[in-house]
Amino acid sequence: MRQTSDLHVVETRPLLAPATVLSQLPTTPAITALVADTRDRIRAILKARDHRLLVVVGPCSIHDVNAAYDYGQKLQALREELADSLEIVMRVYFEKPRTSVGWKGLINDPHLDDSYDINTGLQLARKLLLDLAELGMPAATELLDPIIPQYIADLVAWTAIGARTTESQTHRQMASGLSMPVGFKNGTDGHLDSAINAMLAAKQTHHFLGINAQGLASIVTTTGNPDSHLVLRGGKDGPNYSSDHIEMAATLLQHKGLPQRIMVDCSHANADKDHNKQVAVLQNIAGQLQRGNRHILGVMVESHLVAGHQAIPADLRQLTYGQSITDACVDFPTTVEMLQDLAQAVRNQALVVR
Ligand SMILES: O=C[C@H](O)[C@H](O)COP(=O)(O)O
Ligand SMILES: C=C(OP(=O)(O)O)C(=O)O
Repeated sequence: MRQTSDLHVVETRPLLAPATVLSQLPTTPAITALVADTRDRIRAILKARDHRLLVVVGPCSIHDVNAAYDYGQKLQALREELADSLEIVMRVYFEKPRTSVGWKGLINDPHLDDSYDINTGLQLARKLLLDLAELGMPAATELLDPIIPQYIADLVAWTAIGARTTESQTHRQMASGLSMPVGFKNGTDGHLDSAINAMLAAKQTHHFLGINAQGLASIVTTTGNPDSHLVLRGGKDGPNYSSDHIEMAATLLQHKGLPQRIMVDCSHANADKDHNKQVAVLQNIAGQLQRGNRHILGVMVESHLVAGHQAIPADLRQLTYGQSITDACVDFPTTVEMLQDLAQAVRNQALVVR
């Protein structure tokens, strides 16, 4: 008999059950309160009941949990300093969607050596989220593999569905069951329809396949997630953060009966993948806020301890500490200046719209 299945499967290895990882690395009442309260504050910003701006800022991806923790400590000080104007949440991205191929993030390959020790990746990710939360630093992430929320989502305050997966039914279904606000990026082609359709789909109840806390394949039924919004990240034809782009996006949202509240990603195609251009994008957004724009709910910035990015070296000892191994980032001193200026713009906006 000819073989017709598993022709391209080399091996399947057991995955730890979510309940096992959660019991190894339990949350605490203080951490749960931080996550729940931050989600509430983000919802208030989404609904424009809080005049402040949501800021999702941090490394493009986490590859070194020590450097991420160092970054988190610095960011926590800035979060406290600017809390009157900004709700700062750290980008803690463990999963990377690739344009073609490349390292797919800490959960997939935590040792950066093609050993794909995913069980350790899940534990490291959860441990970092707990450590950051203990500092008082809430986390934002992108969710890519629909099984992974079971392991970390209880510690996440805000989630992105990325440009490459916003059109995917699987990700819209997953978003419909997530407990936190979700930002849908526009597609890499720059079109907004996939993100707007995703918001409409994620609001609805869905029935789909997933795993339960014991790791058993399950049929999941969701209520729908009422807290989603659009994230403008530019596209193949260039940036989409200008006031005209934002006005156009707000009109499209209004036609679909969706809240006209939008986040601007200062990186990716809005910065032509040049980390330095994020500064100009943020200045432009600050200008729009000071002119009274009420559609902008938040911004995203890719930032790390050290500017730029590096390729993964064959000898991992050659890695530069605190520098991205995926997209290039602005360094921390630049981040401080950028966010202090932004906070001032939010204060000025409050005077204009009062
Ligand atoms: O933010 C990360 C990247 O832009 C995204 O994962 C795509 O990366 P790639 O084009 O280098 O694969
Ligand atoms: C992959 C990302 O962005 P996008 O989906 O916009 O490319 C990201 O923010 O890491």
